[in-house]
Amino acid sequence: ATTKTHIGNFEFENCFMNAAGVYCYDRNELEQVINSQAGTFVTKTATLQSRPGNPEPRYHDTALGSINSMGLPNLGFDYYLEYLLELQKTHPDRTFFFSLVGMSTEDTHTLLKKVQESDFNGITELNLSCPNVPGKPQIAYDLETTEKLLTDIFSYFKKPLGVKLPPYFDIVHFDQAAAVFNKFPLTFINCVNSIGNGLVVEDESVVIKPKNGFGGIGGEYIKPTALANVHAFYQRLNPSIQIIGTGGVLTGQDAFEHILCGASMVQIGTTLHKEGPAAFERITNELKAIMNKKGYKTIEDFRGKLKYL
Ligand SMILES: O=C(O)c1[nH]c(=O)[nH]c(=O)c1I
Repeated sequence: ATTKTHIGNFEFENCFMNAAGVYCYDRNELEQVINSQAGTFVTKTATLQSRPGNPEPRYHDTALGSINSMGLPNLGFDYYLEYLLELQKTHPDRTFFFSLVGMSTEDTHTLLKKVQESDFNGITELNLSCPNVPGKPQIAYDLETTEKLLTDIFSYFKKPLGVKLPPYFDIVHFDQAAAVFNKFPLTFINCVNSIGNGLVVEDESVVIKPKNGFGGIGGEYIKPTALANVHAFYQRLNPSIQIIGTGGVLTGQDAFEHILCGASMVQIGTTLHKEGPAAFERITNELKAIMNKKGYKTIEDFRGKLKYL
């Protein structure tokens, strides 16, 4: 069995990659993902200026997952663009993802115009779902603002673009969100970002400092929500818009389920944070074993073929 895949016009030897925010802060971390079994990587979400992020502790692992309120710490757009352009020379056969978002609508347009005018030839992931910048709502929970933003973006942005979405929890919201996304030539949507503003308590205390302990939840806690979002949009979107599945992937079986629900690429966050880049080889081998046992040669043999009762 092969776990290769494609997103847009790009082929990837493996359908696994990191989730933005994990193992992607700087060249050192990104190089470790490049040198792992991952098919590609996505950068930490970049903003126009570098940001220190929220006070620590701002990330905490639990037995079942993780909670974070990083606050968008990143080295700034230029740092990641420079590295991505360097990789286009040293790894011309590979395609990478650039995650970004502005701290304002104006900044978002400034960033995307810089990408459009640059020599970057990979895929851009616009983060519409950061839950941890105090005072800033998750953009994709405001569908009117999201539609206006995408309308303006596609008037000038002609390179491959996808959006990182928060989880939705209401069937009507799936309907309304899909109706918006279907209006645009999106290469993909990525479901899901962390479940925003959860609260983990240990003994008598919160476990992270920012926002009195409130933070995005990842890991085993969120797989049912992640699979539901992947499948809800798979059922509703134009087939030209592919789906990246993120959330709750610990094993090859979890990845199999994301693909069964419709995902064409699977991102790994909390598990990668806990286990390191070796997780890609383990999970890839586990998925291949499942595919071999079931007689599936490629992921297209079962992608989206979730059975109903
Ligand atoms: O706090 C963060 O930096 C963060 N944390 C998340 O869990 N998702 C996001 O999109 C972001 I931008």
